[in-house]
Order: sequence, then C-alpha cells, then structure tokens
Amino acid sequence: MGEGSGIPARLGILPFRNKVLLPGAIVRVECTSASSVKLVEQELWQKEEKGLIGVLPVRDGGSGLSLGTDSEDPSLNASEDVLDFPKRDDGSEEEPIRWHNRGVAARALHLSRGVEKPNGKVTYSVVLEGVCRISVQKLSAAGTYCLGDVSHLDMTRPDIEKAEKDPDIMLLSHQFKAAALQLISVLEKKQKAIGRAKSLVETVPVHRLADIFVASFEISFEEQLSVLDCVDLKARILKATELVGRHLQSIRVAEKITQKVEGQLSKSQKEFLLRQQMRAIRDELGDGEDDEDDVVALERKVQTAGMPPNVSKQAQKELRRLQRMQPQQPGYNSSHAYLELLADLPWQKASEECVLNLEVAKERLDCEHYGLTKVKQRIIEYLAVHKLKPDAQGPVLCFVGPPGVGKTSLASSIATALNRKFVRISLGGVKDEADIRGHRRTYIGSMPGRLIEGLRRAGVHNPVILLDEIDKVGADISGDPASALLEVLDPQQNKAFTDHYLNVPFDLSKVIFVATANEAQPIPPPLLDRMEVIELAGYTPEEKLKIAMHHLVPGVLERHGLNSDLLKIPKEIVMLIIQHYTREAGVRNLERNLSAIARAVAVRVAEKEYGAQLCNNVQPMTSSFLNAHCGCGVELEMDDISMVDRRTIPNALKNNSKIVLDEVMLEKVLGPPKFDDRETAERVATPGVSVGLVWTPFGGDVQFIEATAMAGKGHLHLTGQLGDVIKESAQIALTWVRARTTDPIDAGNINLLDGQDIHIHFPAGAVPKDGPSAGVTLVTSLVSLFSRKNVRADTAMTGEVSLRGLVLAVGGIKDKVLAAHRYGIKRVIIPERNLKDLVEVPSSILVDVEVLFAKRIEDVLEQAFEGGNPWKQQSRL
Ligand SMILES: Nc1ncnc2c1ncn2[C@@H]1O[C@H](COP(=O)(O)OP(=O)(O)OP(=O)(O)O)[C@@H](O)[C@H]1O
Repeated sequence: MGEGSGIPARLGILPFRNKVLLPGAIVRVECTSASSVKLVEQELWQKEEKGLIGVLPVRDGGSGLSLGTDSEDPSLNASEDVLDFPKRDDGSEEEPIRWHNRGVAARALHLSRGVEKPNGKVTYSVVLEGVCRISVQKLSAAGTYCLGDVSHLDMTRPDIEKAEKDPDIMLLSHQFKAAALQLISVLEKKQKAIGRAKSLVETVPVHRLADIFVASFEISFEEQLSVLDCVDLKARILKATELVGRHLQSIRVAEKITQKVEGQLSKSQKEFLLRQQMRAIRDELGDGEDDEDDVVALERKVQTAGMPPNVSKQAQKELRRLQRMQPQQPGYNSSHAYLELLADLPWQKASEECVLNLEVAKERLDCEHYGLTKVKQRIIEYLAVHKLKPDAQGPVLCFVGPPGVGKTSLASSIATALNRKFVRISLGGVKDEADIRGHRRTYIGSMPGRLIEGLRRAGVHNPVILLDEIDKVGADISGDPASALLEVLDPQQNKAFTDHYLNVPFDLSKVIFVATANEAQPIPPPLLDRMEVIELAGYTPEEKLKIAMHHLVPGVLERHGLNSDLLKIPKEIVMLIIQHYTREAGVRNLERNLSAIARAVAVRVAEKEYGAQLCNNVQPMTSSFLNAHCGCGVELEMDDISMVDRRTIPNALKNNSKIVLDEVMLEKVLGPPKFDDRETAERVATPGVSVGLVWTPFGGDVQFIEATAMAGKGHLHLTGQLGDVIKESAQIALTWVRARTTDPIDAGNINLLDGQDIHIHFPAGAVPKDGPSAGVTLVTSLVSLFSRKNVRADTAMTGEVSLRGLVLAVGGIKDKVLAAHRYGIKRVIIPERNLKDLVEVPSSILVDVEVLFAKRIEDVLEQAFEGGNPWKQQSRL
C-alpha cells in the first residue's frame, strides 16, 4: 500500500459534527463526552505507540441532505454518538446523526489528560493530523464509541508518481500553485501570520498541498465535504484551485469595500478634525461665532426657501463649498451672496390675490387719476380678462406719453387693484445685456440682473413689474438688452428665464409686466410687437388745474406735514403756476413747484410753532417790571404756566394763522414768472424767424427757426441740435424757395439768393429734433427773411413741405396744439390732412386756439403773415 499502507482495517471512529478533517490538516480536539473520552482512552492513550483513529464527518439528520457520494448504507445509521467537537450548544444532542461514509484516518500528534473532576470524570485534549482518506464500510459499537471497518481511499505512491507526470495534472498543479502564491502574497500584504506557507507551496507535493490549503480557509461544510470526496487527483486540484481563486476574490472584494469605507471615514473624520480646529482658532480670535451662526442661518434659510429640486441641489452644492471655506478666503463672500440670493428669491411665495371687484377697481382708478378715460377703460378691460382667466397670457401694456402724465402711477394702480406687489425697474440708459440677465459668476463683482433683483425685492413671484422707460434701452458692444427683454416678455420663454448670475431657471410666467415709454419709435420692433401701446397725451391747463386741486395739492400738503387748515392754495394761483412757471405736457414740474411752496410754508409754520411754544412757556415780562421787583430784593413769584401740547399748536394757529397763498408769496417762493406769452412776439420781432410746432418725447413743443443771409457762395449752414432728417428738410425748404426765386421773369426782384450763404439756426433750448416735420416752418422763415416781413407773433405752424409745394400731414397734432396753447399762441396752421386729428384736441383748447388748415405752402404763407403772402406780388409764390 502506498501512503496509507499502515492503516488498519478497523479504526475507532471519532465523529466530527458539521466539520471535516482533511489529510495534512491539524486540529486540536477537546474530548469531554463519555464516548469520545472512552475512544481516546482505548484507542490512543493506552496504546504505547501513537495510534490512529478514523474521523468521520456527521451532520444533523434533519437537514435531509444526502451525505457522501456513495449510496447510503442503512447500517451506517445504526449508531449514534455524543459529540464533543465541535461543541453542541443548542442542546439538540438527541437529534439523529447521519454519518458520512468517507472520512480521514488521523494520527494523534499530541495527547494530554485533563485533571480528574470530583465526580470522577476525565477529559482529553488531542492534537490530530489527517493522514489519508478512508472509506467506512461498516460501523459497529464498541462500548460507548464506534468502530468502523475502513479501507484506504487515496492514490497509491506509484499512482501518484504516474499522475504527477501527466501533462494535464502538471498544468493544473502549476495553475493551482500560482493561485496559491497569489493568495499568499495578498495575505502577506495584510500582514497575516502566514508562516511557512511559501515554502510549503514549493516543497509539499501538490496532492497534499491541495488538501492543506483548502483546510486553512473558512469554507462551508458542503465544500469541505466535496473536497474530501475528491479522491481523484485531477478533480481535487481543480476544486482546490477554484476554492483558492474564490477566496482570493472574496479577500479582494472585502479589501475594496474596506478601503472605500475607510476612505470615507477618514475623509469625514479629517473634515471633522479640521472643523474642530477651525472653531477653536476662531474662538481664540473671538470672531468665530458670527460666521458659524451665519452659515447655519443660511443653511436653514436655504432649506426653507421652497426651491424646486434642481435649484435645491445646486444650493446644497454651493452650501457644502461655503462650509469648507474660511471667511477670509477669496470666493467666500461671493458664494455667500449667491446663496443669500437663492434663499431670498420667492420660489413659492405669491401675493394672495383678492377677488377682483371691477367696480371697486374702477372707483379706485377714478379716485387716483383724473381724466384719462380711455386709458382707464383699457385697464378695466385688462383686469376683466385677468379676472375671468387669471393665467391668460394677455399683451404687455405699454403706456407711452410725455413725462409726468401718470404712466407710472397708473401701473401702480393696476398692482393695487390686483392686490399684488409693485416693482419698478428703471431701464433708462441700460446698454448692457448683463443689466437684464446678470453677470456670470466668474466675473468679479458679478450681480444678478435687474429682474431677479426686483423679484427678490418684491418677495413674491407674482408681482406687477413696471419696465420703466423701455424706450431708453440702448445697445452697445456689451450686448443688446432688448433681446434679453424679448425673452422676459415672451410667455413661451419666460417660464424658465435664466439669469446668468443665478444660473438656474426662474419662472417669470406669473409676473404681470407693464411698460412705460416716452415714445414708441425707439422701441425695437420685435419688442414693440409683444406690447400693446396705450398713448397718453399731455394735459390741458384746465386738466392740470383739476389734477393739482384734487391730487397734487392734498398729496404735497400731506408729504410736508401740512393740511388745508394751515395752507390754502387757491385755484387762481395754481393756474398762475401752470401758466407762468411750467411749460410741460405733464404735471411733474407743477408738482415740484407746489412742493417748493409747501416747503416754504412749512418753515413758516414751524417758526410760528416755535414762537408759540416760547410764548406759552415764558411769561412775557417787561424789563421795568423785572427791575422793579428784583431791585428791591423781593423774591419773584412766577405763575405756573402749563406747557402747550405740540399737537394743539396748529389749532391754536388755526383761526388767525392760516396761510393763503397769494401772488406776492408765490413770487417770493418761486421767483418772477418764468414764462409769459410775450416770448413769441419778442422772438419773431425780426424777419427770418418763424414759429414751428414739433413733437418730442416730452410732448408737443414750440420750435423757433431763425434764418439769416450773408455774402457767400450760396451755401447752407445749419446749427442747433439737429438730426439728419431735419437737415434734409432744411435743404428741401431752401431748394423750394430757390426754385421760386430764380424765375427768369422775376429774376430782377429776387436775386437775393445769388452769392449768398444762408444760415438756419435752431436756437438753444430747442429740443433734439430728428423728425421729418419743420419743413413748412423752414420755408416760412426763409420767405420772411427774403421778404423782410415778420411772421405773425400769434401764429405757429406745423407740417412737412414737398418739393412741389404740398403741405404734408404730420403726427402728434394734439400735443402740438397743446404746446401752442402753453406758449399763448392763438393761431395754429396745420396740414389739411390732419383735420381728423382735431377730434382729440379738447374743446377748451380750441376755444383759445384758432386752427387753420393748409394744403399748399402758399396757404401757410397767406395765413402766417399779416396782410397775406408777402411775395405774392413779387414772385410766383
Ligand atoms: N391724471 C392724473 N391724475 C392724478 N394724478 C396724476 C395724473 N397724471 C399724473 N399724475 C401725478 O403726477 C405725478 C407724476 O406722474 P407719474 O410719475 O406717473 O408720471 P410718468 O408719466 O410715469 O412720468 P415719467 O415718464 O417721467 O416716468 C404723480 O404724482 C401722479 O400721481
């Protein structure tokens, strides 16, 4: 027999519960049960030579698993043993035990007997080494333990030698050894005690090495059994390679997981440590608490801001960044400011809209604004649509008109009617797209755009936002703000408006936008296309008077701590202010003048108040009285005078101190009248001056045109604030006049233009002018110059002239007539085609201003000069 040739045919059997001893493996067994003690005593202790026993794996019968590869022999179940290894700790000793029919013959390497207990029991500790595989054919009882009829199972030495030369086995054993070495190196890295493992691999023959290696792993009972059952060498090496590989794999996976966990742990631990240190340093410096609280407060704010998930994610990311930073670190402040903005923005908050009552809204509009019937009607329509369909994407209302006509206050009234917050964003002079859309955060000093800033101020996401002076938006190399506004006003796009600074979309669709402009023409067409233009013209003096008496005066008095008991401003005086201190389309300057008066009166009232206090606190005494009493050493007795309550002063002054504003006081406060009707007469006193009516963003205005001639080469000189169009207009006017003054027939009379330079000046104060009008006025001025006849001082004109002498229609007739009225001009010549526009002019104005019509320039000249066209007789004009 080969390796196991010394195995006897019968061996005492030691059962191993749910455990396998493999050949080459060494185990220590504590024998405490009666059967195992008996077995050890009989088979090992009492024998002189170290004996052999059989070790058979057993498992609890309840599992129902088939044990062993051979068919089960009923006789194998005949005996039952009480196990002492491994110990049964579940108290199920009585359960049936099923023996495996293959086991290992084991040699006792060491035996020791425990101290005898008082009850006479002894125990043994045995170190066993597996020798070879055995097969158990039969079990029989020998007292309390079992004896088994066994036969040797492993290969014989010649078989092994032969097998070792088999190329397959050689290859397999090579693979196995490689895997084993790999495992050893992994274990080495983990600094596990691997002892002689490496030399074992090199020296021990592979058929033993497979068993030894497998025995050193913690593998399941089934796997141990399967190795035990691998009698065939090839199968055993394969199995062992598989198990070594698996073990290696599991170690690596475990290592990876550990590394990951350790990495995370150490990172957070490191962070924690650093934080602690940071806090300690800050405490030491005495400036820590605020910052800490600040970040914590910010975190709380971010959490309660109601951000949508994507925004919240971004905020959390930024917050983590901020938490890792020192307040002194660059970027801390910008990160903090960014998070503040994110937390402040009204992602969820909205103004509670009250049920809209159109009657109330109408009353409110009427109460806050005088006149403006059509505009108010349109606003009511807008509100009605909003009431029926709150999410309707109606047009953006754009109020267009001169300054001070109530555009802003109308927009604010819309917000009041809807019970929404009102935000005014001034777009005047905005040239950079970043003003609307914000700067990217990469820029130093970057800020959000005005819209996002406005929403932050509003604190709700559904305010009424007034885009004030939308016509003043410009464009330069920094981009075109108008195109950004296009996105803002487009209901399709503004749902996800992205400010560059914010870098996350914000929904603007709930915002109601209203715009204002002084003129519609500069607004880029695509932007204008998204808006509904509502024009507001200037006011007549009567309208201004009513606005002043009902709205401006009460407001001004209130703002200056006055009331109508202290200051009375009569109608007539207000009218004087309108006529002689203002010359505007709106009421802004009127309000300013009224404020100046109120301030002056406030000073007087305050002085009186102080005087009254003095009077009431100090008993007035004459010096003779004082001298008389003090001089003779008599103690002075004073009456106890009660203090006058400050609030009673106005009442005290009520009857005798009411200030009524009169002309004298008006002049004292506002100075001498700034405007009077004589201005026109004075200016047209010399030939060559005519009075035109023009339309400007400030409403209608009067434009004086002065022409003069001098020796030269027939050139035309133009001065004043002029645009290209009016330059053309001047050229046309001159050509028209020249064409009619160089008539060969009349040449003798009108050779004035030959060898003369003409200088036309649009005097200072003239409004920047680039419209196509003023042609008629230019011709009249030239005719006045050449005929040396003055234009009528009470007459102003408007209209464009064609080369063929036709007077062409112009716009803004209402504003122009109003402007003429402001200047005290009594006659206005307008193109015949503008007749229809007169319906807009209030009749109160038409009572004062006579409107004349002209079809051809001859009609204008006929009406503009006293006694008709001055060149009628001299030329073909
Ligand atoms: N019809 C009116 N009734 C009552 N008050 C008016 C009326 N029109 C203007 N006002 C008052 O005149 C002042 C100026 O008006 P507002 O600021 O609305 O003018 P605006 O047209 O917006 O001017 P700007 O173009 O300069 O912004 C405000 O106090 C406003 O209440």
